[in-house]
Amino acid sequence: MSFEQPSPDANRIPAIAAIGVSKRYGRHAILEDVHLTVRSGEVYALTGPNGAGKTTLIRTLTGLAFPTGGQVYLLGQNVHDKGSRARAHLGAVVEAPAKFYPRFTGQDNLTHHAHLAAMAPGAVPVGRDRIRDVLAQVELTHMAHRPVADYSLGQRQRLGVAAAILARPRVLILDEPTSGLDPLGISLIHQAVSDLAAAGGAVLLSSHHLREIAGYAHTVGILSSGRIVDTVDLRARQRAYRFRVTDPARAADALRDLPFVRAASARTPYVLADLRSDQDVPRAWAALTDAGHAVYEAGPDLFDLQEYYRGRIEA
Ligand SMILES: Nc1ncnc2c1ncn2[C@@H]1O[C@H](COP(=O)(O)OP(=O)(O)OP(=O)(O)O)[C@@H](O)[C@H]1O
Repeated sequence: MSFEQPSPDANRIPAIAAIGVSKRYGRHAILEDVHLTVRSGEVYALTGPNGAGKTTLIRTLTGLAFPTGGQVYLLGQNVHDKGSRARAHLGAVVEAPAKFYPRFTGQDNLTHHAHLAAMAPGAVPVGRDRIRDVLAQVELTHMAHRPVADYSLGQRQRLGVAAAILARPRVLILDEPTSGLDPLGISLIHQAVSDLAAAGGAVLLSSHHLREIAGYAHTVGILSSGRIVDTVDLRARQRAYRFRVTDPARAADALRDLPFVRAASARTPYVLADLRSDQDVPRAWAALTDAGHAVYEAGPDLFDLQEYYRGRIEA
């Protein structure tokens, strides 16, 4: 598969694509055959135990580290062969907290970032209004004219995210952007990330905060010992309904081909169905009854990412 060819439909090119990425330090394998894709408008959360390789993967995705094998493409450009073109639309915080000039104010640091961003090929200029807006978005307006040396660690972290989103990047990559932040800081970062994705940006971030991830990420990649052991489509999980029946496997067969059922599977004693909307629940129930199944219970299949993660990591 080549991402270098111009595509008739640019939106079909993944914003981030890792293809068979591996990384070794000496004889020690840190990443093994990692494949992942993040599309425009998607928030992809990378999680996994300490030492799983998340930071190494993020450094490789942003071009800061070179893979031993495989390739990484940002918007179709190989980040290790065509670094400046690939990173032209990238905003990132990889080393936390991001580096700033401590004696400059937060606003002056962002102005400096805006000048740097303006040098990228195809850059859209960042005006003063935008700087004011991002400072407000991370609730640092009151600190805008104070030197960064006066900022707390959490405030510096928020300024780092403000700098990363300043030029409205089409791709945003953040390594643990919420670690060490207070609850307000965490929700500000989540809102900023969600807004960028809603405007069509692609976001990949790493986090250990599973409960929060479950609230706003679309996809969760679980990295364990350098491998993506699972990719969870949270939207599909949260759309799932379950019906308690006596023969879940046969009930899944009865549902699978119906036009309003995206997917169906058995998890004894339930048949799970990914339905297009709530209104399809009675239709699915009727279809099961028509196929001879007695339905004893029906309702949303509440997905517990924390529980699921524990199962995948301990499996
Ligand atoms: N420069 C390096 N040289 C040798 N080994 C390294 C290097 N950088 C990272 N490692 C090793 O790679 C493994 C993965 O580290 P990494 O920091 O990517 O994990 P992580 O998933 O981000 O962990 P955490 O959740 O604790 O931040 C660890 O065993 C680490 O010791």
